[in-house]
Amino acid sequence: MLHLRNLVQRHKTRLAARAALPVMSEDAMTMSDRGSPDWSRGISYLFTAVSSLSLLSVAILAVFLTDLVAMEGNRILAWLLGAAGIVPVLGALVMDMAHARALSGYRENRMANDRAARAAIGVLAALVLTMVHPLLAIGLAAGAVLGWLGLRGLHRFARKEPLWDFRPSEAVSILAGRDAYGHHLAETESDGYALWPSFRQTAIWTGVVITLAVSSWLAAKEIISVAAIGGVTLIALWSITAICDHAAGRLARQTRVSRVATSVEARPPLDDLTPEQQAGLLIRNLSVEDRSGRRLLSDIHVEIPPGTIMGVRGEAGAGKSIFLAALSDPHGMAGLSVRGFASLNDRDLWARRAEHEQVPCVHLPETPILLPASGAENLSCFHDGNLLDRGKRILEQLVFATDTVDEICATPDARLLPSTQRKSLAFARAFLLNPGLYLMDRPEDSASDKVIRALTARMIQEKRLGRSFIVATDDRTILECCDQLLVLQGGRVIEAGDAQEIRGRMSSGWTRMVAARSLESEDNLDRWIRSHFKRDGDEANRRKAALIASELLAFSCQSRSALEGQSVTFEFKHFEGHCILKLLDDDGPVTTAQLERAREEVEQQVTGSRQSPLAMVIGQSMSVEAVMEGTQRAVIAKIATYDPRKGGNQQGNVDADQTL
Ligand SMILES: Nc1ncnc2c1ncn2[C@@H]1O[C@H](COP(=O)(O)OP(=O)(O)OP(=O)(O)O)[C@@H](O)[C@H]1O
Repeated sequence: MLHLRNLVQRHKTRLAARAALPVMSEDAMTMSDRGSPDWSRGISYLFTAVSSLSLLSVAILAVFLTDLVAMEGNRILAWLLGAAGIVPVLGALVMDMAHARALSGYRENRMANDRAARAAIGVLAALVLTMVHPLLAIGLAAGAVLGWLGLRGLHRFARKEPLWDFRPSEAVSILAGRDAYGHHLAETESDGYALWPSFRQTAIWTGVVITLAVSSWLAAKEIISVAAIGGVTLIALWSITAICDHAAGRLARQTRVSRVATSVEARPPLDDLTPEQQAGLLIRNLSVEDRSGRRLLSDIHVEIPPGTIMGVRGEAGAGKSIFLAALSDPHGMAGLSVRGFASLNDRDLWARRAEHEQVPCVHLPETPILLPASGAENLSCFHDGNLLDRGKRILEQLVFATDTVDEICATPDARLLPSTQRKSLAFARAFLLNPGLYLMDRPEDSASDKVIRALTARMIQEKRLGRSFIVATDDRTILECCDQLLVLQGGRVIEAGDAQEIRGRMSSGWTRMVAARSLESEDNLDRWIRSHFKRDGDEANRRKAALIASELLAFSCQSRSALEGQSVTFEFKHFEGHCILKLLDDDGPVTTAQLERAREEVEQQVTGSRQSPLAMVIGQSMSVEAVMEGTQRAVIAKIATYDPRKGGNQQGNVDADQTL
């Protein structure tokens, strides 16, 4: 036993040793996500089999006790056999303890394997009883089926008993921050049905009663010995319990498993990748959908060379956090379907294998990931020695004081540290893990200006070593060190490219949206236009600009040269009393004849008749200009707007302003 435990311990130590940084094994790091390793199953079965058979041997003892003591009156044997019976009971206890110690830290899987092995032995016991007499296993089978049916019925028709019922008076306490325990209960998912203990009890005792009745009847008919009644009943009791508990455990596990991603579909690119694409970060067609089919991310494409800092921007709900989470842990996105491909240095970011020696990316969500352990353990991922020293040095670069580093490391529960120290600890750990890609979600939240400045300095240092960053941020200091920017809206990329260029355009008041040259982009375009009119009373401005944008898109898409895969660009800027909306696509110039025809359409407008998109744009705008900008066709619409703060008949003013 000791040998076996040592063996298991050695294996765990080996996993931990392999995790020694910078060689950090992802297999070791994600073990808790995926349960215990496969080799533990055999060990579990072995321990459980010995423990179960020890307990079942008590049933044989019961036969001897009844036969030799109760029926033949051999009183001295009562004490001897009773004492001997303690041995298997203690044996089972020792086995269970050894099992728990050998697989400590893998409780969930150990218990599941234990329940499965006991249920299998229960079924085996039923077969043995059937071989003695076919009727003997009826009670056992009836109890097991009854338990299973009860469980299925509850699963289908009953609601799991909540740990906390939503009652107004208690909700007030919880939401006012005066009932932390109530809050914990309200957040904790219940794992049981209120009626299951009673159903389980009914199933077990029905099985026992049937077994008693059948075995007594068989004894009366002298098919089995009277002494066997007790033993058979004990076996039935144990077996039904084991089978019911296994079924309940399986159902509970299924519910837990459903809390991971609904599906993750990796779609490696079919085309050959260029050496540049292989060397850097490549994201292709990354899409995320929720259960209702709503797209939270749509076909995200990103290609960045090593040593790039890419900022991600977008308004609340644009999909920035989902984007980072989908890159780092698509399997952990509860209830969502993830599709696409992401590779870094030609290595699939989503694949996790034991032979992968180093984590390819580290995700730093808004709230730092901290375990209920000391600051030092959280910093060095439970390693000590050199690694902890390195971690402390990195941390010192971020917090600038050895005292603070010592304070952070010495704290017994890192989750209780002040928020800025928690954030610094998470940054330092990320740098210690030394990945090729850092995914940071709002690093500025809860981080002091000093920490942010130190963080950006470190990011620039890491960048020179070829590490890349994707940072969802609104912080100026961080944005200034970005090489590229990605702007998201409604889960789609509306702009991507050189950060300096985008920053320059944004600071001059221009915004840009790039979308597929297809009418499917209409919703996104509408959302983008609407995001520019957020003041109260801006509704008419919003509606008009959205209508013109939609007609410009239709104009671009109706061209015969509009090909699948092409993109279209919109640019927007507010001015005093008007705004400019510009369409850019890859078509040839708009001809004078085209413009004239559209103008005639506007002049001869018949109420109710449908005008062409260009005529609609002209009809709704103050003026329309069509030019070539380099190789691109540009259609520029000047749209009259009103200032909602000035009051008056704004809609009327806007309409009156319109000229051809
Ligand atoms: N697990 C989920 N299941 C279903 N929808 C989700 C889930 N997580 C996020 N969403 C939805 O996805 C959209 C994008 O959310 P996300 O958190 O990525 O936005 P964000 O751009 O990071 O916003 P913020 O800046 O406010 O954090 C939101 O509409 C959100 O409600």
